Amino acid sequence: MCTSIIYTAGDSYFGRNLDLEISFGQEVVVTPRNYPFSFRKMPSLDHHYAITGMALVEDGYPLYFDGANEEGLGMAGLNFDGPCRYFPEDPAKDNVTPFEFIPYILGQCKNVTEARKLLSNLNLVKIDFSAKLHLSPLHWLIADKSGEAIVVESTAEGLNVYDNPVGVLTNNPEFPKQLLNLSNYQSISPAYPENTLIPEVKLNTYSRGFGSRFLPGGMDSESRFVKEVFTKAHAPKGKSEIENITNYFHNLHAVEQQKGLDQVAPGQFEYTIYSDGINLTTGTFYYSTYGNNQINAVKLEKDRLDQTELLQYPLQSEQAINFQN
Ligand SMILES: C[C@H](CCC(=O)NCCS(=O)(=O)O)[C@H]1CC[C@H]2[C@@H]3CC[C@@H]4C[C@H](O)CC[C@]4(C)[C@H]3C[C@H](O)[C@]12C
Repeated sequence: MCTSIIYTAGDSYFGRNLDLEISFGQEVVVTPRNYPFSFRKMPSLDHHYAITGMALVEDGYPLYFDGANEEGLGMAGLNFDGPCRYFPEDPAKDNVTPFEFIPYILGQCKNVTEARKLLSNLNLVKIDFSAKLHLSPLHWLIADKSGEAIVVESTAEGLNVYDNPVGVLTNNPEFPKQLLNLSNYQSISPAYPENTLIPEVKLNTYSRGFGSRFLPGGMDSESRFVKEVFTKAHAPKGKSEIENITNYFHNLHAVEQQKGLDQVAPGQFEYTIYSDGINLTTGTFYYSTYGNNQINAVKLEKDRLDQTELLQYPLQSEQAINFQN
């Protein structure tokens, strides 16, 4: 399971928690403008927007899990096992494989409006990356620095593009059902509730935080969706980038999966392997890992964006403690 968000406070910050039981060997990867992106069924892109994100580099190709381009458009792929369907090649459409989808959109679009145009004739074609690396069932959050967000889901109906007014995506069920489920929690509030149960009787209060008493807290995707929507909707907006990236990570950590709580097989547990967030205006990419709570950052080096070689930054996953004595 995973959670992806866009949080706007001055600038917009975009990224995700990646929750899984195994690590793929991902790292921070900057794809500069002249790295040639070849596609299985589409003409290659020899010159494109630079992309920064978390990726697994396989045979020299960056398989992006999530990232954003230099214009401030972000995109993240999250597990969508069940409803997800990919299709055979359709000669009337733009056939892009799911593993090429992030480079295809981020390489060419400045914002959500431009992404919608490319999505209007898109077919997510079922072609594996290699005999070893098969496609995985995903859906995507796409958002830009204005704060606008959409969700893309390829199901038996075809390609669906939904407006995302809450700026949050988790996993199953389909996005419209996640939005509908929010209505069950409309009365959740940061404020103390009014006693409408039996107004003439004074009820004794024994705790703060009663407005969120019925907020879901499970590891499942519906619970994380509701909890994250509530957390982010009431998140303060700070004045500086440091204050806001701190707020951002507190938002994501509200739905972090601690080791030991989400069993996927006997003795095997899914947990939040990393959390990342990119400032969509400055391009600075921040992340922390399960084992290293410190926030690490990779700045966008504008003078290195015209090269052809990938820039790779291995994850700093050793715990960094600031000893005071
Ligand atoms: C597993 C992850 C989602 C986390 C998640 O939701 N885990 C819950 C599992 S569960 O729902 O609880 O069972 C997703 C998110 C992004 C994905 C990569 C995207 C690029 C590339 C695409 C290719 O086509 C296949 C290989 C590839 C490297 C992908 C591997 C894997 O699929 C990644 C890491």
